[in-house]
Amino acid sequence: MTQLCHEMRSCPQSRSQTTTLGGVKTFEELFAELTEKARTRPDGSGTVEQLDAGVHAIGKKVVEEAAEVWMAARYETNDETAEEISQLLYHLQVMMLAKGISLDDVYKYL
Ligand SMILES: N=c1c2ncn([C@@H]3O[C@H](COP(=O)(O)OP(=O)(O)OP(=O)(O)O)[C@@H](O)[C@H]3O)c2ncn1[C@@H]1O[C@H](COP(=O)(O)O)[C@@H](O)[C@H]1O
Repeated sequence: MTQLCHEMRSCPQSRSQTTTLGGVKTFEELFAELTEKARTRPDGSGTVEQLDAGVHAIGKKVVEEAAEVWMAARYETNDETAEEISQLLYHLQVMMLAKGISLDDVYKYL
């Protein structure tokens, strides 16, 4: 659904609602979950820990995960590469939260 909406551009679900792909978490659902973690700050949340570490530390994780995507794409399987991409997307979302950047702030440039 997200991909389809993305291609259609006009689908409202891709901007303001969460979608479920057969039980698989979508980009929008993860962002909503992380936003809630940042608001409620539950014990044991790695996201809260990273937000507390700050933009510099989060930036290092973004670069690290990007490099892992590159290496996985070069030397590992597509499934391993997809996992690394998921981790990069997670850390990009943490950076967005740290900076107060919304999904729409990013989507307007896509
Ligand atoms: N999708 C993710 C996710 N992807 C990556 N990561 C983090 O990024 C790290 C990436 O793994 P690596 O093996 O590359 O890193 P590592 O060097 O072993 O890990 P570090 O020692 O650097 O943390 C993981 O260990 C996680 O800490 C994630 N952490 C959380 N989520 C999801 O975010 C949501 C909120 O999580 P919490 O805030 O922890 O509750 C949950 O739905 C989680 O599934």
